[in-house]
Formats: sequence, C-alpha cells, structure tokens
Amino acid sequence: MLNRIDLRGSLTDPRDVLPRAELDVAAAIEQIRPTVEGVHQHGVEAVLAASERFDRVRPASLRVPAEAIATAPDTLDPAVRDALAESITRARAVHADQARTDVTTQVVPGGTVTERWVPVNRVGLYVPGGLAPLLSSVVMNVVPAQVAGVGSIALASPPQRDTGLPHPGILAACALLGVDEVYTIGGAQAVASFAYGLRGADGGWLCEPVDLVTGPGNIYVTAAKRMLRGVVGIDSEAGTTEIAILADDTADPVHVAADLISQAEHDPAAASVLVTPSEALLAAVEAELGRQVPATRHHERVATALGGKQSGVVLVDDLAHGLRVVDAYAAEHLEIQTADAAAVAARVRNAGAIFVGAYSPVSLGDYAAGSNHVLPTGGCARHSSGLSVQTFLRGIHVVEYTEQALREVAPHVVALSSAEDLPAHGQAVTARFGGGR
Ligand SMILES: NC(=O)c1ccc[n+]([C@@H]2O[C@H](COP(=O)([O-])OP(=O)(O)OC[C@H]3O[C@@H](n4cnc5c(N)ncnc54)[C@H](O)[C@@H]3O)[C@@H](O)[C@H]2O)c1
Ligand SMILES: N[C@H](CO)Cc1c[nH]c[nH+]1
Ligand SMILES: [Zn+2]
Repeated sequence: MLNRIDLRGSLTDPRDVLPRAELDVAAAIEQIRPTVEGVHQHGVEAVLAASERFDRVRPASLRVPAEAIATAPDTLDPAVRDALAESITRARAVHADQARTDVTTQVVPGGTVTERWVPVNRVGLYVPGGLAPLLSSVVMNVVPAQVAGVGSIALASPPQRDTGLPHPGILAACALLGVDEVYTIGGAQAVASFAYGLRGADGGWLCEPVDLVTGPGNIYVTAAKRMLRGVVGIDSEAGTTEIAILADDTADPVHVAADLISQAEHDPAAASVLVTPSEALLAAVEAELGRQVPATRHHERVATALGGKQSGVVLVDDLAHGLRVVDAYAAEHLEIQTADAAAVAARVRNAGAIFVGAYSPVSLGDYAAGSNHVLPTGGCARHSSGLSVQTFLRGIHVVEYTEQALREVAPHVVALSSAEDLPAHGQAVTARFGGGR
C-alpha cells in the first residue's frame, strides 16, 4: 500500500527522494488566481460565484446572522460540548504561558531600547469545512488570538450545501469562545475576502480588511495565503496534513498503522510517511494497514492518501540516519516511537510538532493536548512555527536616548554612515551637536 524508498547504504541526500505531493502550492496558485482577482475586483458577487462553483450553494447572506451563532450551542451533543470545553481549557493553559511581556534593555546610561509587544488590530481566522467540519480549528485559531489581545476577530468557514451556513458545530465553537463576526465563505475566496475586504450594496464595509489571516486549510487555501502574503500577513503555510513516524522494533505496529491512517483521513492528498530501520516493523505495519484501512469509515480517502506519491515508507540504516531523513522532510507532525523516545525527540531539528512515545498520538494534539494543531506543512517547518500567541503579536522596538548618550555614540554612527556612503545619516546625528552639513 505504501510506496517504498530504500535509503539503506545510500549516500543520497534525502531531500532529493522524499515523498512529496504531485500538486504543489505554486501550481495551485495558478488555479485560484482568477478567484482571488475576481474577489479583489468584484467583491461579494465573485465570492458568491465561487461558492456556487466550489461549494455548490449560494448563501443568502455572507455574514452569518447573530441568531444562528447564538443558538448553535443548543444543537451540540453534550459530550461534544464537554470535549470542546476541555479542549479550550487546555489550549488556554498552554497559550497563556506564551504571553509576552515588554522588556526594556538599558544599553548605556541614558540609552534604552524597549521591545513592546503589540497585538495586530484585526485578524481573519480560517476554519476548514470542506471534507470535515473542523470545530477544533476554531479553538486553535481563536484561543491564541484572544490571549494575544487581538481586538477584532473575524472567522470564515465554508458554507454547507443544505443550509448555506458553516457547520453548526463550528458556529457553536464560535459562540462558546465569544466570536460573533463569522462569514460563510470557504477556500481562496475566504482568504481574498479577508485580505481585500468586502463591501455591501450600500458601499460600506460588509467585512473590513484584516491585518493578518491565520488558520489551516487545503491546498487552495494555502495557495491563496501564499499569493496574498504582503497584501495581508499570514501565519505559516498550514496546508494539507502530514504525519511522519520515526519508529524502530520497539514500536507497536497497531499504533503506527492507526496513526498513519488517522492523518490520511483528512484528505486524499494527505501524506503519511513511516521512517524505520526495521524491515520487521515495516512488514507488521503493512499487515496492520491491510486490516485497519478497509475497516475505517473514510477508507477510500485513506487508501488514496496512503497510496499517493506524497506517502510512503523510507527504510534507513539506523535511527541516526532516520533523524537525518525526518529533519530533511520537516513534517507537520512527527511521532517518535522508538526506544528512549524522549532522547531521540530531543535530537530532532525540523518538525511542526513532535509527539513522543507510545501514548502521545497526533490525534491527541489535534484535539486535547493543549498544543496548537495549526502547523506548517510542505517542508515549511524548516523555517516556520505552528500557530501561537506570538503569531498575533508584533515586537516594536521603542528607542529612547538622552542628549548625552547620543553624543557619546555619535562617532560610531558617523563612521558607519561614511563606510556605507550614506553621510546624511551621520549628519542627522552631528546636526544636533552643532555639526554643519
Ligand atoms: N496544517 C494544518 O495545520 C492543518 C490543520 C487542519 C486541517 N488541515 C488540512 O485542511 C484541509 C481541509 O480541507 P477541506 O477541503 O476539507 O476544507 P477547506 O475548508 O480547507 O477547503 C474547502 C474549500 O476549498 C475550495 N475548493 C474545493 N475544491 C476546489 C478547487 N478545485 N479549486 C478551488 N477551490 C476549491 C472550496 O471553496 C471549499 O470551500 C485538509 O487538507 C487538511 O489536511 C491542515
Ligand atoms: N490533524 C490536523 C492538523 O493537520 C488537525 C485536526 C483537526 N481535527 C482533526 N485533526
Ligand atoms: Zn487531524
């Protein structure tokens, strides 16, 4: 079922051979470009046209009525309501510890630099709702934004075909978290609506432009985020789900197979990658996949994902080799199922999140570990982090020097400005001390 890449005894750079998706984000940008440009030029009408085309519904109103949000929690199964409450509590505990405090550095007597942490003014949060309604992604977006102190929070999720509204579970999660500005818009058109804003029939704002768009989504959402970066800020490229598992003979093949399947369930384009030095484990996991895949609810989607070019098993010489491979892959989620898993995990450099040992599966992190599940994909974990309070903050340096402190450093400023052939920079300092131009 899984493609096999055998790197044993090979000096090949893993980056050249690792499994990657056939459709990449750059190619998807060309597919969504007309939608994004349409929203920029034609606003609401282009959003509605995209909804009809991709979601097969034309919502009566793009802004979800307050009543629909307020009454949504009544529709929740009590067990789901309790689970959401627990998920929120745990996420708040972890994200509260990420809050930043302003720091003032006394550089010299009379010269200070303060790093002041300021939340972005307005954010647009995206919550997926195409193949599955990810109510947990409401929690993962909203909690860090609220802890950061963002004043204006808008949220978008695709319309359901039968109601033209986002899934009721998503609306319920919004209500539980106190989010009341919700749009029934999915995909690239949602990201474009946030970036450019939408005007109503009277010419006033229906949805004001945001400063930052965050949240997970499929390849079209990710492509729109990459395309519009600059018009608007974005978090990481949190696209199609990936799981990599570094496992040895001590791993339980039942767990490994279940975890590969759990993330393959998200999307036919999801990636599940096993990295192991053990042929015995590989054989046992393949046997388990043969047993578990047909029995899982979304078996067709899972089988497509597991059999795709983006998924596979990589055979390595040993765990040190395996670590080089998982670092090169830079998975969104990396599980370590080896002997002394914590020590192995401590050596990992590149991953969106690391799940250590037999009792920390990715799906725990998806819902209820307290960690954030909006994580970088497609190798972006080499340079980006998952969603956090920090994502919603800007660190602004506030510089304050006295006359004497500036006088003392002036020769250094002048020397560097001359070295760069930018003498006016130096003169802006010396002018304060009687230096002429
Ligand atoms: N990396 C992360 O942090 C993370 C977290 C959760 C989920 N995910 C991923 O989010 C994704 C959710 O995907 P989804 O599809 O279920 O929901 P989604 O809400 O991301 O996307 C649905 C929207 O895609 C648009 N769309 C569908 N087909 C299109 C096409 N051919 N061209 C242009 N636009 C099109 C539609 O407008 C639709 O509203 C999955 O890939 C999942 O793996 C990632
Ligand atoms: N695994 C997803 C992140 O890629 C998050 C999620 C939400 N619901 C279930 N899973
Ligand atoms: Zn998941």
